[in-house]
Amino acid sequence: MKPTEMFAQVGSVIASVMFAWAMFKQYCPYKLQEYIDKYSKRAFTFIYPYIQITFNEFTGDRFMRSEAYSAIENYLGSRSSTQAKRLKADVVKSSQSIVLSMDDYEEVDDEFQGVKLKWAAGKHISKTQTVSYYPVRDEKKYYRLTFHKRHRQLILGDYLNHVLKEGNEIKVRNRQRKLYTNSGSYWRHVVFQHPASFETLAMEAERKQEIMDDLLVFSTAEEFYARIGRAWKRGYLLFGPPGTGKSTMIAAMANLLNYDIYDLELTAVKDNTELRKLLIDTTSRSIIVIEDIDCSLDLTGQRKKKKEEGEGDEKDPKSKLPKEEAETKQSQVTLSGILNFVDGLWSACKGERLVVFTTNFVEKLDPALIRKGRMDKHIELSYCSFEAFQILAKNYLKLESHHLFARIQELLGETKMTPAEVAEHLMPKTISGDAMVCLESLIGGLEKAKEDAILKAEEEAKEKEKESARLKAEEEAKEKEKEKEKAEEKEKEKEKEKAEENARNQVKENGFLRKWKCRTDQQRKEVGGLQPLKISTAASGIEKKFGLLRLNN
Ligand SMILES: Nc1ncnc2c1ncn2[C@@H]1O[C@H](COP(=O)(O)OP(=O)(O)OP(=O)(O)O)[C@@H](O)[C@H]1O
Ligand SMILES: [Mg+2]
Repeated sequence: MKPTEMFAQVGSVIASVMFAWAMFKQYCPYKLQEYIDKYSKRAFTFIYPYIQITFNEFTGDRFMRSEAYSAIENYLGSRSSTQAKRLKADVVKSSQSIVLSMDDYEEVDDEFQGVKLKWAAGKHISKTQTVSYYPVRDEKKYYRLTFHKRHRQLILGDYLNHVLKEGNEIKVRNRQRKLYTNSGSYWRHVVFQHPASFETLAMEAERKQEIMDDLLVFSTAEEFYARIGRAWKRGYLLFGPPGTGKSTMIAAMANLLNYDIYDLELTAVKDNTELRKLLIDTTSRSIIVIEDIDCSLDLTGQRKKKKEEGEGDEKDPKSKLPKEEAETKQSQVTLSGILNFVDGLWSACKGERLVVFTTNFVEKLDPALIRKGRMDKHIELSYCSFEAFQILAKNYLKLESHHLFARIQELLGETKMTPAEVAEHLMPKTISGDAMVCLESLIGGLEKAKEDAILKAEEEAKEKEKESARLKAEEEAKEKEKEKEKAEEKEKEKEKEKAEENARNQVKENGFLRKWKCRTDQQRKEVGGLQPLKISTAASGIEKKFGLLRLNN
Protein backbone atom coordinates (compact mmCIF):
# COMPACT_ATOMS: atom_id res chain seq x y z
CA MET A 1 0.00 0.00 0.00
CA LYS A 2 1.25 3.41 -0.87
CA PRO A 3 1.70 5.89 1.97
CA THR A 4 -0.88 8.24 0.45
CA GLU A 5 -3.45 5.44 0.37
CA MET A 6 -2.62 4.45 3.94
CA PHE A 7 -3.11 8.04 5.17
CA ALA A 8 -6.43 8.22 3.31
CA GLN A 9 -7.60 5.02 5.00
CA VAL A 10 -6.50 6.08 8.49
CA GLY A 11 -8.20 9.41 7.90
CA SER A 12 -11.48 7.82 6.93
CA VAL A 13 -11.32 5.47 10.01
CA ILE A 14 -10.76 8.42 12.31
CA ALA A 15 -13.56 10.35 10.66
CA SER A 16 -15.89 7.34 11.04
CA VAL A 17 -15.01 6.95 14.74
CA MET A 18 -15.58 10.64 15.34
CA PHE A 19 -18.86 10.53 13.52
CA ALA A 20 -19.96 7.48 15.54
CA TRP A 21 -18.89 9.22 18.80
CA ALA A 22 -20.79 12.38 17.86
CA MET A 23 -23.91 10.36 17.00
CA PHE A 24 -23.55 8.46 20.27
CA LYS A 25 -23.31 11.69 22.23
CA GLN A 26 -26.23 13.20 20.39
CA TYR A 27 -28.75 10.41 20.35
CA CYS A 28 -27.80 7.93 23.01
CA PRO A 29 -29.90 8.52 26.15
CA TYR A 30 -28.01 10.32 28.92
CA LYS A 31 -28.56 7.50 31.42
CA LEU A 32 -27.08 4.96 29.07
CA GLN A 33 -24.08 7.20 28.41
CA GLU A 34 -23.43 7.35 32.14
CA TYR A 35 -23.58 3.56 32.44
CA ILE A 36 -21.22 3.03 29.55
CA ASP A 37 -18.80 5.62 30.92
CA LYS A 38 -18.84 4.07 34.39
CA TYR A 39 -18.35 0.49 33.29
CA SER A 40 -15.70 1.34 30.73
CA LYS A 41 -13.72 3.11 33.49
CA ARG A 42 -14.12 0.09 35.77
CA ALA A 43 -12.99 -2.24 33.05
CA PHE A 44 -9.99 0.01 32.44
CA THR A 45 -8.94 0.12 36.12
CA PHE A 46 -9.39 -3.68 36.30
CA ILE A 47 -6.86 -4.14 33.53
CA TYR A 48 -4.66 -1.13 34.46
CA PRO A 49 -2.41 -2.19 37.39
CA TYR A 50 -1.53 1.31 38.64
CA ILE A 51 -3.09 3.54 41.27
CA GLN A 52 -3.23 7.31 40.83
CA ILE A 53 -3.65 9.89 43.56
CA THR A 54 -4.31 13.53 42.72
CA PHE A 55 -3.34 16.38 45.04
CA ASN A 56 -5.11 19.59 44.04
CA GLU A 57 -3.57 22.98 44.75
CA PHE A 58 -6.71 24.28 46.41
CA THR A 59 -8.96 22.43 48.77
CA GLY A 60 -12.45 23.12 50.05
CA ASP A 61 -13.21 26.72 49.37
CA ARG A 62 -11.09 28.13 46.58
CA PHE A 63 -9.03 30.34 48.88
CA MET A 64 -7.19 27.79 50.95
CA ARG A 65 -4.02 26.45 49.39
CA SER A 66 -3.62 22.80 50.21
CA GLU A 67 -0.86 22.13 52.72
CA ALA A 68 -0.20 18.77 51.06
CA TYR A 69 0.24 20.46 47.67
CA SER A 70 2.86 22.91 48.90
CA ALA A 71 4.65 20.19 50.87
CA ILE A 72 4.81 18.03 47.71
CA GLU A 73 6.02 21.04 45.72
CA ASN A 74 8.90 21.48 48.15
CA TYR A 75 9.58 17.76 48.29
CA LEU A 76 9.80 17.46 44.53
CA GLY A 77 11.97 20.56 44.24
CA SER A 78 15.37 18.88 44.38
CA ARG A 79 14.22 15.91 42.27
CA SER A 80 12.75 18.23 39.67
CA SER A 81 15.98 20.17 39.28
CA THR A 82 17.85 17.01 38.28
CA GLN A 83 15.15 15.29 36.20
CA ALA A 84 12.68 17.73 34.63
CA LYS A 85 13.48 19.61 31.47
CA ARG A 86 11.18 22.54 32.13
CA LEU A 87 11.46 24.15 35.54
CA LYS A 88 9.84 27.00 37.41
CA ALA A 89 12.06 29.19 39.58
CA ASP A 90 11.12 31.16 42.66
CA VAL A 91 13.24 33.42 44.82
CA VAL A 92 13.16 33.01 48.59
CA LYS A 93 14.99 34.47 51.59
CA SER A 94 14.95 37.96 50.07
CA SER A 95 16.84 37.11 46.91
CA GLN A 96 19.34 34.95 48.68
CA SER A 97 18.37 31.62 47.18
CA ILE A 98 16.35 30.19 44.32
CA VAL A 99 13.92 27.33 44.67
CA LEU A 100 13.15 25.25 41.60
CA SER A 101 10.04 23.23 40.90
CA MET A 102 8.86 21.33 37.83
CA ASP A 103 6.73 23.06 35.26
CA ASP A 104 3.27 21.92 34.20
CA TYR A 105 3.00 18.52 32.52
CA GLU A 106 6.50 17.53 33.56
CA GLU A 107 7.16 14.18 35.25
CA VAL A 108 9.74 13.07 37.80
CA ASP A 109 10.52 9.64 39.19
CA ASP A 110 11.02 8.83 42.83
CA GLU A 111 12.02 5.74 44.74
CA PHE A 112 11.02 4.69 48.25
CA GLN A 113 12.24 1.48 49.88
CA GLY A 114 12.97 0.03 46.46
CA VAL A 115 9.53 0.93 45.06
CA LYS A 116 9.43 3.13 41.98
CA LEU A 117 6.85 5.92 41.70
CA LYS A 118 6.02 8.68 39.31
CA TRP A 119 4.97 12.25 40.04
CA ALA A 120 3.39 14.40 37.35
CA ALA A 121 2.41 18.05 37.44
CA GLY A 122 -0.76 19.03 35.58
CA LYS A 123 -3.60 21.49 35.49
CA HIS A 124 -7.30 21.55 34.67
CA ILE A 125 -8.34 24.57 32.70
CA SER A 126 -11.93 25.69 32.62
CA LYS A 127 -13.39 28.92 31.33
CA THR A 128 -15.38 30.86 33.88
CA GLN A 129 -18.96 31.79 33.05
CA THR A 130 -18.38 35.54 33.24
CA VAL A 131 -19.27 37.79 30.33
CA SER A 132 -16.09 39.65 29.46
CA TYR A 133 -13.91 40.62 26.55
CA TYR A 134 -11.06 38.81 28.26
CA PRO A 135 -12.43 35.55 29.65
CA VAL A 136 -10.50 34.44 32.75
CA ARG A 137 -9.00 31.02 32.46
CA ASP A 138 -9.55 29.18 35.71
CA GLU A 139 -6.54 26.97 36.28
CA LYS A 140 -6.57 24.22 38.82
CA LYS A 141 -3.13 22.80 39.31
CA TYR A 142 -2.46 19.40 40.72
CA TYR A 143 0.22 16.79 41.32
CA ARG A 144 -0.55 13.22 40.40
CA LEU A 145 1.21 10.28 41.97
CA THR A 146 1.22 6.97 40.11
CA PHE A 147 2.34 3.65 41.59
CA HIS A 148 1.67 -0.07 41.24
CA LYS A 149 -1.31 -1.32 43.19
CA ARG A 150 0.69 -4.01 44.98
CA HIS A 151 2.48 -1.22 46.95
CA ARG A 152 -0.73 0.44 48.07
CA GLN A 153 -0.11 -0.09 51.82
CA LEU A 154 3.43 1.21 51.76
CA ILE A 155 2.71 4.27 49.64
CA LEU A 156 -0.47 5.36 51.38
CA GLY A 157 1.14 4.97 54.78
CA ASP A 158 4.85 5.47 55.12
CA TYR A 159 5.65 7.11 51.81
CA LEU A 160 3.08 9.90 51.95
CA ASN A 161 4.02 10.67 55.56
CA HIS A 162 7.64 10.83 54.48
CA VAL A 163 6.80 13.21 51.62
CA LEU A 164 4.78 15.55 53.85
CA LYS A 165 7.38 15.58 56.60
CA GLU A 166 10.31 16.20 54.31
CA GLY A 167 8.39 18.76 52.28
CA ASN A 168 7.49 20.72 55.41
CA GLU A 169 11.08 20.61 56.61
CA ILE A 170 12.31 21.98 53.29
CA LYS A 171 9.64 24.68 53.49
CA VAL A 172 10.85 25.71 56.95
CA ARG A 173 14.47 25.72 55.76
CA ASN A 174 13.64 27.92 52.81
CA ARG A 175 11.32 30.32 54.52
CA GLN A 176 12.40 33.84 55.27
CA ARG A 177 12.35 34.33 59.00
CA LYS A 178 10.67 37.38 60.42
CA LEU A 179 10.96 39.67 63.38
CA TYR A 180 7.54 40.80 64.50
CA THR A 181 6.77 43.80 66.68
CA ASN A 182 3.36 44.75 67.99
CA SER A 183 1.66 47.93 66.93
CA GLY A 184 -1.82 48.25 68.40
CA SER A 185 -3.43 44.89 68.18
CA TYR A 186 -1.49 43.85 65.08
CA TRP A 187 1.95 42.51 64.38
CA ARG A 188 4.22 44.23 61.91
CA HIS A 189 7.24 42.40 60.63
CA VAL A 190 10.61 42.92 59.11
CA VAL A 191 13.02 40.35 57.76
CA PHE A 192 14.98 38.80 60.61
CA GLN A 193 18.67 38.66 59.76
CA HIS A 194 20.62 38.74 63.00
CA PRO A 195 24.05 37.16 62.64
CA ALA A 196 24.30 35.99 66.28
CA SER A 197 24.87 32.31 66.83
CA PHE A 198 25.73 30.10 69.76
CA GLU A 199 29.16 29.70 68.24
CA THR A 200 29.88 33.43 68.53
CA LEU A 201 28.16 33.80 71.91
CA ALA A 202 30.72 34.43 74.64
CA MET A 203 29.87 31.95 77.36
CA GLU A 204 31.31 28.89 79.08
CA ALA A 205 31.30 26.01 76.57
CA GLU A 206 29.59 23.59 78.95
CA ARG A 207 26.68 25.89 79.75
CA LYS A 208 26.33 26.83 76.13
CA GLN A 209 26.09 23.19 75.11
CA GLU A 210 23.52 22.52 77.82
CA ILE A 211 21.29 25.35 76.56
CA MET A 212 21.66 24.24 72.95
CA ASP A 213 20.79 20.64 73.84
CA ASP A 214 17.76 21.83 75.77
CA LEU A 215 16.54 23.83 72.79
CA LEU A 216 17.14 21.08 70.26
CA VAL A 217 15.47 18.45 72.43
CA PHE A 218 12.47 20.73 72.81
CA SER A 219 12.17 21.41 69.09
CA THR A 220 11.96 17.70 68.29
CA ALA A 221 9.81 16.64 71.21
CA GLU A 222 6.36 16.98 69.65
CA GLU A 223 5.41 13.38 70.37
CA PHE A 224 6.73 13.57 73.92
CA TYR A 225 4.68 16.66 74.74
CA ALA A 226 1.59 15.08 73.18
CA ARG A 227 2.12 11.88 75.20
CA ILE A 228 2.43 13.64 78.54
CA GLY A 229 -0.48 15.94 77.74
CA ARG A 230 1.37 19.23 77.85
CA ALA A 231 1.24 22.09 75.40
CA TRP A 232 4.35 22.16 73.26
CA LYS A 233 5.97 25.24 74.74
CA ARG A 234 8.91 26.10 76.92
CA GLY A 235 9.69 29.17 78.96
CA TYR A 236 13.13 30.70 79.35
CA LEU A 237 14.05 33.41 81.81
CA LEU A 238 17.28 35.20 80.92
CA PHE A 239 18.58 37.41 83.68
CA GLY A 240 21.74 39.36 84.33
CA PRO A 241 23.23 42.85 84.26
CA PRO A 242 22.90 45.00 81.12
CA GLY A 243 25.25 44.04 78.31
CA THR A 244 25.74 40.41 79.25
CA GLY A 245 24.17 39.04 76.07
CA LYS A 246 20.50 38.38 76.82
CA SER A 247 19.19 39.84 73.57
CA THR A 248 22.10 38.30 71.68
CA MET A 249 21.19 34.90 73.07
CA ILE A 250 17.58 35.24 71.88
CA ALA A 251 18.82 35.94 68.36
CA ALA A 252 21.14 32.94 68.61
CA MET A 253 18.20 30.77 69.75
CA ALA A 254 16.10 31.89 66.76
CA ASN A 255 18.98 31.16 64.39
CA LEU A 256 19.64 27.76 65.93
CA LEU A 257 16.04 26.60 65.69
CA ASN A 258 15.09 28.57 62.59
CA TYR A 259 12.23 30.26 64.45
CA ASP A 260 10.55 33.63 63.99
CA ILE A 261 10.74 36.19 66.77
CA TYR A 262 7.75 38.04 68.20
CA ASP A 263 9.11 40.93 70.23
CA LEU A 264 6.20 41.87 72.46
CA GLU A 265 6.24 45.42 73.83
CA LEU A 266 3.90 45.11 76.77
CA THR A 267 3.55 48.82 77.44
CA ALA A 268 2.01 49.23 73.98
CA VAL A 269 -0.66 46.62 74.67
CA LYS A 270 -3.90 48.21 75.81
CA ASP A 271 -5.34 45.45 77.94
CA ASN A 272 -5.56 41.72 78.47
CA THR A 273 -7.97 41.25 75.56
CA GLU A 274 -5.52 42.88 73.16
CA LEU A 275 -2.72 40.76 74.59
CA ARG A 276 -4.77 37.62 73.95
CA LYS A 277 -5.48 38.66 70.37
CA LEU A 278 -1.81 39.32 69.68
CA LEU A 279 -0.85 35.95 71.06
CA ILE A 280 -3.44 34.07 69.08
CA ASP A 281 -2.00 35.69 65.95
CA THR A 282 1.46 34.25 66.53
CA THR A 283 2.51 31.35 64.36
CA SER A 284 4.14 28.12 65.38
CA ARG A 285 7.92 27.72 65.40
CA SER A 286 8.34 31.08 67.04
CA ILE A 287 9.94 32.74 70.04
CA ILE A 288 7.78 35.21 71.91
CA VAL A 289 10.00 37.65 73.73
CA ILE A 290 9.17 40.10 76.48
CA GLU A 291 12.30 42.12 77.19
CA ASP A 292 12.89 43.74 80.59
CA ILE A 293 9.73 42.31 82.05
CA ASP A 294 10.40 44.05 85.37
CA CYS A 295 10.21 47.46 83.66
CA SER A 296 7.40 46.64 81.24
CA LEU A 297 4.60 46.98 83.75
CA ASP A 298 4.22 47.28 87.47
CA LEU A 299 3.12 43.69 87.58
CA THR A 300 4.60 42.93 90.95
CA GLY A 301 3.00 46.01 92.46
CA GLN A 302 -0.41 45.08 91.19
CA ARG A 303 -0.20 41.65 92.67
CA LYS A 304 1.06 42.80 96.05
CA LYS A 305 -1.69 45.38 96.27
CA LYS A 306 -4.22 42.72 95.55
CA LYS A 307 -2.84 40.50 98.27
CA GLU A 308 -2.87 43.31 100.78
CA GLU A 309 -6.50 43.96 100.06
CA GLY A 310 -7.21 40.29 100.60
CA GLU A 311 -8.81 39.84 97.21
CA GLY A 312 -7.16 36.72 95.97
CA ASP A 313 -8.92 36.27 92.63
CA GLU A 314 -6.14 35.85 90.08
CA LYS A 315 -8.54 35.82 87.20
CA ASP A 316 -9.51 39.44 87.13
CA PRO A 317 -7.44 41.60 89.38
CA LYS A 318 -8.17 44.64 87.24
CA SER A 319 -11.66 44.84 88.67
CA LYS A 320 -10.18 44.75 92.15
CA LEU A 321 -7.78 47.63 91.57
CA PRO A 322 -8.66 50.98 93.04
CA LYS A 323 -10.62 53.00 90.51
CA GLU A 324 -8.17 55.83 90.04
CA GLU A 325 -5.26 53.45 89.60
CA ALA A 326 -7.04 51.49 86.89
CA GLU A 327 -7.94 54.69 85.10
CA THR A 328 -4.55 56.35 85.24
CA LYS A 329 -2.65 53.28 84.04
CA GLN A 330 -1.75 53.53 80.37
CA SER A 331 -1.63 49.82 79.79
CA GLN A 332 -4.06 47.70 81.68
CA VAL A 333 -2.32 44.43 81.08
CA THR A 334 -2.21 42.67 84.41
CA LEU A 335 -0.03 40.01 85.89
CA SER A 336 -2.86 37.54 85.62
CA GLY A 337 -3.18 38.45 81.93
CA ILE A 338 0.47 37.52 81.47
CA LEU A 339 0.10 34.35 83.49
CA ASN A 340 -2.88 33.29 81.40
CA PHE A 341 -0.92 34.03 78.27
CA VAL A 342 1.89 31.78 79.40
CA ASP A 343 -0.36 28.98 80.64
CA GLY A 344 -3.86 28.93 79.33
CA LEU A 345 -3.74 30.00 75.76
CA TRP A 346 -1.01 27.66 74.69
CA SER A 347 -3.11 24.57 74.87
CA ALA A 348 -5.30 26.08 72.14
CA CYS A 349 -2.41 26.87 69.79
CA LYS A 350 -0.92 24.28 67.52
CA GLY A 351 2.82 24.10 67.08
CA GLU A 352 5.86 24.78 69.17
CA ARG A 353 6.59 28.07 70.84
CA LEU A 354 9.26 29.39 73.12
CA VAL A 355 8.50 32.21 75.47
CA VAL A 356 11.46 34.21 76.70
CA PHE A 357 11.48 36.86 79.40
CA THR A 358 14.54 38.96 80.09
CA THR A 359 15.26 41.04 83.15
CA ASN A 360 18.11 42.82 84.88
CA PHE A 361 16.59 42.27 88.31
CA VAL A 362 15.27 38.77 88.79
CA GLU A 363 14.56 39.40 92.47
CA LYS A 364 12.03 42.10 91.56
CA LEU A 365 9.77 39.65 89.73
CA ASP A 366 6.76 38.00 91.23
CA PRO A 367 7.64 34.38 92.06
CA ALA A 368 4.41 33.26 90.38
CA LEU A 369 5.65 34.60 87.07
CA ILE A 370 8.91 32.73 87.03
CA ARG A 371 8.01 29.51 88.74
CA LYS A 372 8.94 26.24 87.02
CA GLY A 373 6.31 25.25 84.53
CA ARG A 374 6.01 28.84 83.39
CA MET A 375 9.64 29.74 83.05
CA ASP A 376 11.10 26.26 82.83
CA LYS A 377 14.71 27.25 82.45
CA HIS A 378 16.40 30.09 84.27
CA ILE A 379 19.62 31.21 82.61
CA GLU A 380 21.91 33.66 84.32
CA LEU A 381 24.11 35.72 82.04
CA SER A 382 26.87 37.24 84.03
CA TYR A 383 30.11 39.17 83.77
CA CYS A 384 32.78 38.11 81.32
CA SER A 385 34.84 35.11 82.35
CA PHE A 386 38.20 34.28 80.80
CA GLU A 387 36.60 31.51 78.75
CA ALA A 388 34.03 33.97 77.41
CA PHE A 389 36.83 36.44 76.64
CA GLN A 390 38.66 33.78 74.61
CA ILE A 391 35.59 33.36 72.41
CA LEU A 392 35.34 37.12 71.91
CA ALA A 393 39.05 37.34 71.08
CA LYS A 394 38.58 34.59 68.52
CA ASN A 395 35.55 36.33 66.99
CA TYR A 396 36.89 39.86 67.00
CA LEU A 397 40.65 39.43 66.57
CA LYS A 398 40.97 35.87 65.23
CA LEU A 399 43.28 35.19 68.17
CA GLU A 400 43.51 31.81 69.89
CA SER A 401 46.34 32.83 72.19
CA HIS A 402 48.53 35.82 72.97
CA HIS A 403 51.11 36.65 75.61
CA LEU A 404 48.76 39.35 77.02
CA PHE A 405 46.04 36.75 77.70
CA ALA A 406 47.66 35.82 81.03
CA ARG A 407 47.37 39.39 82.31
CA ILE A 408 43.78 39.62 81.06
CA GLN A 409 42.91 36.34 82.82
CA GLU A 410 44.36 37.69 86.05
CA LEU A 411 42.44 40.96 85.76
CA LEU A 412 39.16 39.24 84.81
CA GLY A 413 39.50 37.19 88.00
CA GLU A 414 39.84 40.35 90.04
CA THR A 415 37.27 42.64 88.49
CA LYS A 416 33.88 42.53 86.76
CA MET A 417 33.34 43.59 83.18
CA THR A 418 30.39 42.75 80.95
CA PRO A 419 30.97 40.97 77.62
CA ALA A 420 29.56 44.10 75.90
CA GLU A 421 32.33 46.24 77.43
CA VAL A 422 35.00 43.66 76.60
CA ALA A 423 33.67 43.48 73.04
CA GLU A 424 33.87 47.26 72.77
CA HIS A 425 37.60 47.17 73.64
CA LEU A 426 38.16 44.42 71.09
CA MET A 427 36.60 46.39 68.23
CA PRO A 428 39.31 47.29 65.70
CA LYS A 429 40.97 50.55 66.68
CA THR A 430 43.19 50.98 63.65
CA ILE A 431 42.67 50.41 59.92
CA SER A 432 45.21 47.59 60.03
CA GLY A 433 43.20 46.05 62.90
CA ASP A 434 46.18 45.58 65.19
CA ALA A 435 45.24 43.04 67.90
CA MET A 436 47.86 44.35 70.31
CA VAL A 437 46.17 47.77 70.45
CA CYS A 438 42.83 46.17 71.28
CA LEU A 439 44.25 43.91 73.98
CA GLU A 440 46.14 46.80 75.58
CA SER A 441 42.98 48.87 75.50
CA LEU A 442 41.18 46.02 77.26
CA ILE A 443 43.91 45.72 79.88
CA GLY A 444 43.73 49.48 80.45
CA GLY A 445 39.96 49.23 80.80
CA LEU A 446 40.18 46.31 83.21
CA GLU A 447 42.78 48.07 85.36
CA LYS A 448 40.64 51.17 85.51
CA ALA A 449 37.60 49.08 86.37
CA LYS A 450 39.62 47.42 89.12
CA GLU A 451 40.70 50.77 90.56
CA ASP A 452 37.17 52.10 90.35
CA ALA A 453 35.92 48.99 92.11
CA ILE A 454 38.48 49.45 94.91
CA LEU A 455 37.53 53.11 95.31
CA LYS A 456 33.88 52.22 95.29
CA ALA A 457 34.45 49.49 97.87
CA GLU A 458 36.33 51.95 100.08
CA GLU A 459 33.58 54.51 99.76
CA GLU A 460 31.02 51.88 100.53
CA ALA A 461 33.01 50.77 103.55
CA LYS A 462 33.15 54.37 104.75
CA GLU A 463 29.44 54.76 104.18
CA LYS A 464 28.87 51.56 106.07
CA GLU A 465 31.05 52.72 108.93
CA LYS A 466 29.19 56.01 109.08
CA GLU A 467 25.92 54.23 109.05
CA SER A 468 26.91 51.81 111.79
CA ALA A 469 28.25 54.73 113.90
CA ARG A 470 24.96 56.53 113.43
CA LEU A 471 23.03 53.44 114.40
CA LYS A 472 25.24 52.93 117.45
CA ALA A 473 24.72 56.52 118.60
CA GLU A 474 20.99 56.12 118.15
CA GLU A 475 21.09 52.93 120.18
CA GLU A 476 23.02 54.58 122.98
CA ALA A 477 20.65 57.55 123.08
CA LYS A 478 17.74 55.16 123.34
CA GLU A 479 19.47 53.26 126.14
CA LYS A 480 20.05 56.49 128.07
CA GLU A 481 16.45 57.52 127.64
CA LYS A 482 15.34 54.20 128.99
CA GLU A 483 17.59 54.48 132.07
CA LYS A 484 16.27 57.96 132.77
CA GLU A 485 12.72 56.72 132.56
CA LYS A 486 13.55 53.88 134.93
CA ALA A 487 15.08 56.29 137.51
CA GLU A 488 11.98 58.49 137.33
CA GLU A 489 9.77 55.47 137.83
CA LYS A 490 11.76 54.48 140.89
CA GLU A 491 11.49 57.98 142.34
CA LYS A 492 7.73 57.96 141.91
CA GLU A 493 7.52 54.54 143.55
CA LYS A 494 9.46 55.81 146.53
CA GLU A 495 7.23 58.86 146.92
CA LYS A 496 4.16 56.69 146.79
CA GLU A 497 5.50 54.39 149.48
CA LYS A 498 6.31 57.38 151.66
CA ALA A 499 2.77 58.75 151.27
CA GLU A 500 1.29 55.40 152.16
CA GLU A 501 3.51 55.20 155.25
CA ASN A 502 2.34 58.64 156.33
CA ALA A 503 -1.27 57.66 155.82
CA ARG A 504 -0.83 54.53 157.90
CA ASN A 505 0.73 56.53 160.72
CA GLN A 506 -2.11 59.03 160.63
CA VAL A 507 -4.71 56.24 160.85
CA LYS A 508 -2.93 54.78 163.87
CA GLU A 509 -2.95 58.19 165.52
CA ASN A 510 -6.69 58.64 164.86
CA GLY A 511 -7.50 55.24 166.44
CA PHE A 512 -5.68 56.25 169.57
CA LEU A 513 -7.58 59.57 169.71
CA ARG A 514 -10.94 57.77 169.41
CA LYS A 515 -10.14 55.50 172.35
CA TRP A 516 -8.97 58.42 174.36
CA LYS A 517 -12.03 60.65 173.64
CA CYS A 518 -14.99 58.23 173.99
CA ARG A 519 -14.61 56.88 177.38
CA THR A 520 -18.41 56.62 178.24
CA ASP A 521 -21.71 56.07 176.35
CA GLN A 522 -22.82 59.39 177.59
CA GLN A 523 -19.93 61.10 175.92
CA ARG A 524 -20.72 59.29 172.60
CA LYS A 525 -24.31 60.62 172.67
CA GLU A 526 -23.02 64.07 173.33
CA VAL A 527 -20.78 64.12 170.29
CA GLY A 528 -23.72 62.99 168.06
CA GLY A 529 -22.63 59.55 166.64
CA LEU A 530 -19.88 58.28 164.33
CA GLN A 531 -18.68 60.32 161.30
CA PRO A 532 -16.13 59.37 158.51
CA LEU A 533 -12.80 60.97 159.01
CA LYS A 534 -11.64 63.47 156.32
CA ILE A 535 -7.94 62.88 155.74
CA SER A 536 -5.45 62.91 152.83
CA THR A 537 -6.13 60.79 149.67
CA ALA A 538 -3.61 58.09 150.57
CA ALA A 539 -4.98 57.90 154.06
CA SER A 540 -8.61 57.70 152.80
CA GLY A 541 -7.61 54.62 150.76
CA ILE A 542 -6.34 52.91 153.85
CA GLU A 543 -9.41 54.05 155.74
CA LYS A 544 -11.65 52.36 153.12
CA LYS A 545 -9.54 49.21 153.21
CA PHE A 546 -9.74 48.79 156.91
CA GLY A 547 -13.24 50.32 157.36
CA LEU A 548 -11.95 52.67 159.92
CA LEU A 549 -14.15 55.44 161.21
CA ARG A 550 -13.46 58.34 163.51
CA LEU A 551 -15.57 60.53 165.65
CA ASN A 552 -16.37 63.87 164.20
CA ASN A 553 -15.56 66.34 166.96
N1 LIG B 1 27.78 36.88 75.78
C1 LIG B 1 28.03 37.65 74.72
N2 LIG B 1 28.60 37.13 73.63
C2 LIG B 1 28.87 37.88 72.56
N3 LIG B 1 28.61 39.18 72.48
C3 LIG B 1 28.04 39.76 73.54
C4 LIG B 1 27.72 39.01 74.70
N4 LIG B 1 27.15 39.84 75.60
C5 LIG B 1 27.12 41.04 75.01
N5 LIG B 1 27.64 41.00 73.79
C6 LIG B 1 27.79 42.15 72.88
O1 LIG B 1 27.28 43.28 73.55
C7 LIG B 1 26.20 43.87 72.88
C8 LIG B 1 25.05 44.08 73.84
O2 LIG B 1 24.56 42.84 74.31
P1 LIG B 1 23.03 42.52 74.51
O3 LIG B 1 22.19 43.53 73.85
O4 LIG B 1 22.80 41.11 74.15
O5 LIG B 1 22.94 42.69 76.08
P2 LIG B 1 21.69 42.54 77.02
O6 LIG B 1 22.07 41.57 78.09
O7 LIG B 1 20.49 42.23 76.21
O8 LIG B 1 21.59 43.97 77.66
P3 LIG B 1 20.30 44.71 78.23
O9 LIG B 1 19.99 44.10 79.54
O10 LIG B 1 20.75 46.12 78.37
O11 LIG B 1 19.22 44.55 77.22
C9 LIG B 1 25.80 42.94 71.78
O12 LIG B 1 25.64 43.64 70.59
C10 LIG B 1 26.96 41.98 71.64
O13 LIG B 1 27.76 42.34 70.56
MG1 LIG C 1 18.71 43.29 75.79
